[in-house]
This record gives sequence, structure tokens and C-alpha cells, in this order.
Amino acid sequence: MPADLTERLAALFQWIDPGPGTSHLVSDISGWWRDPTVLAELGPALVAPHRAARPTVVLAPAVTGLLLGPLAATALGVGFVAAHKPGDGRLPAGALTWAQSPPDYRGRRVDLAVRDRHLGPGDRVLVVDDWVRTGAQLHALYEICATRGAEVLGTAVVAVDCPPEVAADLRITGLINAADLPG
Ligand SMILES: O=P(O)(O)OC[C@H]1O[C@H](OP(=O)(O)OP(=O)(O)O)[C@H](O)[C@@H]1O
Ligand SMILES: Nc1ncnc2[nH]cnc12
Repeated sequence: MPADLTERLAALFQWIDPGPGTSHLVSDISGWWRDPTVLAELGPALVAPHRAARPTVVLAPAVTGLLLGPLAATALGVGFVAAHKPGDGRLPAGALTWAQSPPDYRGRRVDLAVRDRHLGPGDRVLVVDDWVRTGAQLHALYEICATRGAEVLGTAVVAVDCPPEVAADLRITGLINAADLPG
């Protein structure tokens, strides 16, 4: 990983107060996309720990994954598959494989769907996302891969915010620990 990428990720991160009626600050990672050096380095840095396992495809969930997934896929020279959520407002037509997550970091059970024609036996899948907290959405993605007969190699995220046993169980690598982001 480029030496100062982790420092730049921290410097460009903010917690935002969404305003009256809200009790929580929300993470704002938009600075990561606005910085041309970070944007260029994210894909190669995410995939670096997984290159040797020779992924054949990158899978990532809506909505932030739709940005990060292609960065990772192009760094590997492989294709990208999106996992959609009903909340997207427009679901893909055709045969889909669905899985529902356990309660995620917001207590939601998230439904995720992947087009059958884009994932199948022989695929070696690298999952990519921006942030992992409970690992719930990753569980759903791993279940979809298993249903499709595809092998999951692990997950590459930017911010790791989960217990170490979750990271070990799901084979998660990250670029920064959430504890190292500014408070
Ligand atoms: O580890 P977990 O508890 O599963 O939480 C992590 C997931 O939740 C967030 O996505 P969110 O559904 O908020 O979508 P977003 O990309 O639209 O922010 C984040 O981007 C991960 O996908
Ligand atoms: N994008 C995100 N995903 C999961 N947990 C979070 N906590 C703060 N921001 C988050």
C-alpha cells in the first residue's frame, strides 16, 4: 500500500451532523473520491492482499460498492458484479439470486440480489466494500456466492470497524481501522 494512503484516508474523512432531529453523526467518505491521488490508489491498494489468490471477479453491494467495486476490478483486470438492494428503486430484470442479511449495523435485515448470469461455478470472488461493522451484509453476499457455486476468496474494505473474529472469519482485509479515523 502506498505509505501515506492511510494518512490521507484519515485526513479526508469527516463525521457530519445531519441536523435537527437526528441523534447520530454520520460518516462522510466523499473526500476519498474528491482526491485524485486517493481515488487512483484505492483500487490497487484494496486488491493488493488478494492478488495472489487470482480473483476472477469483484462483487460489491449498492450503493457505495458500485463505486469501489469497479476501481478494484480494473486494478485486477477482471469484471465487476453488482449486488442490488430493493431500496435502490430499480431492480434488475431476469433471474436473480437473493439473500437476506442478519441485522446489520443499523439493525436492518438487508435483501441483496445478484444476476445469476454474472456469477457461477468457476468464479473466484473478491468482495469489495467501503466499510464493515457487523459483517451482516457480507454474510448475505457470501451466501449468494455459495448458492451460485462460486468461491469467495475474501473481502477487501477501506475501513475495518468490526471485531477481529469477524474479520478473521470473513477473511477481511482493510486499508484503515475505523478507530484511526478522526473522532
Ligand atoms: O457490516 P455491516 O453491519 O453489514 O455494515 C456495513 C455495510 O453497511 C454500509 O452500507 P449501507 O447499507 O449503509 O449502504 P451505502 O453504501 O448506501 O452507505 C456499508 O457500506 C456496508 O455495505
Ligand atoms: N458506511 C458505514 N457502514 C457501516 N458502518 C458505519 N458506521 C459509520 N459509517 C458506516
